[in-house]
Amino acid sequence: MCMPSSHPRRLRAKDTTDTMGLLLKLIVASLGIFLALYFYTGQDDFNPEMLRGKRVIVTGASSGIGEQMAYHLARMGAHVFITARTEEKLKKVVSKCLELGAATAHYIPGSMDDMAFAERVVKEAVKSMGGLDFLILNHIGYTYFNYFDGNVDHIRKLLEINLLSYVTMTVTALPMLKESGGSIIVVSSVAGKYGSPFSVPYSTTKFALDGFFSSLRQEFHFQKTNVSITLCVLSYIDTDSAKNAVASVINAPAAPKEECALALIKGGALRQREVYYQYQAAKIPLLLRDWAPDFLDYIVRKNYNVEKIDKQ
Ligand SMILES: NC(=O)C1=CN([C@@H]2O[C@H](COP(=O)(O)OP(=O)(O)OC[C@H]3O[C@@H](n4cnc5c(N)ncnc54)[C@H](OP(=O)(O)O)[C@@H]3O)[C@@H](O)[C@H]2O)C=CC1
Ligand SMILES: C[C@H](CCC(=O)O)[C@H]1CC[C@H]2[C@@H]3C(=O)C[C@@H]4C[C@H](O)CC[C@]4(C)[C@H]3CC[C@]12C
Repeated sequence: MCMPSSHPRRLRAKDTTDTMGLLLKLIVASLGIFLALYFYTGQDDFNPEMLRGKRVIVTGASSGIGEQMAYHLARMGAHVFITARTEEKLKKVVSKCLELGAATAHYIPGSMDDMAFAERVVKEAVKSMGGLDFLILNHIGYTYFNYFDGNVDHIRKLLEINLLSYVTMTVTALPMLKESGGSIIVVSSVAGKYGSPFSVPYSTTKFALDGFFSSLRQEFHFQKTNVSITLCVLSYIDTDSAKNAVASVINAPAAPKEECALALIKGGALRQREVYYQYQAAKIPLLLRDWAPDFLDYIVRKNYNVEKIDKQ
C-alpha cells in the first residue's frame, strides 16, 4: 500500500521554514556585526591638543605624506624633527612648520640605507627635543613599478631602507618611548597586506614590516611595555611620486595626501593598532583575503591596466 504523501511534504515545508529562519538569523547577525564594526571604527575621540608640546620624529618628510604629517603636527603645536635625503626640501618644510606654529622644528639630512644614520637621527632628535613621544616611520627607498626583474640586490637594498632602518630606529628610540609612554606609527600599504603586481620588492618590504611590528606588539603586551604601535595600511594616495609611478597604469582614484596624513596622526594619537586609509579601498578587500583569496586577487588585477606595463 502506498503511504499518503502529506507527511514528507510537511517535512519539506518544515525544512524550508528552518532554512529560512537560519538564513534570517545569519542576515541579522551579519548586519549586527557590520553595524558594530561601522560604529566602532567610526569612533573619533581625537583632539588636536593631544599633540601640543609632543616631541615627534617624522621620516621621509621632505615630500608627500610625510611632509603633510609635519604640517599637521606643526599646526597642533608639536615639536617636529624631520629627516630625508634632500636638504633643500627639508629646510623649506622646517620653515613652513615654524610658520604654522610648531613648538620647535629641526631637520637632519641623510640616507636610511645607512643604519648608523638611522640611529643618529633618533639620538640627535632626543638631544634637540629633550625626549621622544612619537616615532613616525614613513620613508621608502626608490623602487621600480614593473614586472619583477629578478634583481636580488635591489630587494636587499630596499629591505635595508624600508625595513631595517625602521627596526634600527625603533630599537634606538625604545628607551625614550618607554619613558614617555609614547607611540610608534609605521606607514605601510595594502601592498603589505595582499599580493600586488608590479611592486614585488616594495610589497616584500611592507609585508615584513607587518611581521616585525605586529609580533613586537604582542611582546609589548607580555612585557607590559606602554608603547603603542600603529600600523597604517594605505591605498593609493595622490603624492607626486605615486602618481608619476602609476597614474597611467592604475584604474583607481588616488586619495588626498593631506587627509591621509591627518588620519595617520589621529590613529597614532588614539593608540589604534591599525589605521586603514581610505577605509573602503584598504579594509573592505581584506575581508576577502582569507576566505576568497582568488576572488581578491582577481579584483586587485582589475585595477591595473596591464597593457600599459607590457608596452613600456
Ligand atoms: N602614495 C601612495 O600611493 C602610497 C604610499 N604609501 C606609503 O606612504 C609612505 C609615504 O609615501 P609617499 O609620500 O607617497 O612617498 P614620497 O616619495 O612622496 O616620499 C618618500 C620620502 O622618503 C624619502 N626618501 C627616499 N629615499 C630615502 C632614503 N634612501 N633615505 C631616507 N629617506 C628617503 C624621500 O625624500 P628624499 O628623496 O629627499 O630622501 C621622501 O621624503 C611610504 O611608506 C609609502 O610606502 C602606502 C601606500 C600608498
Ligand atoms: C593602486 C594600488 C591600489 C589598488 C589595489 O587595490 O591594489 C596602490 C596600492 C599600493 C600602492 C603603491 C604603494 O603602496 C606606494 C608605492 C609608493 C611609491 O611612491 C610609488 C607608488 C607605489 C608603488 C604605489 C602604487 C599604487 C598602489 C599599488
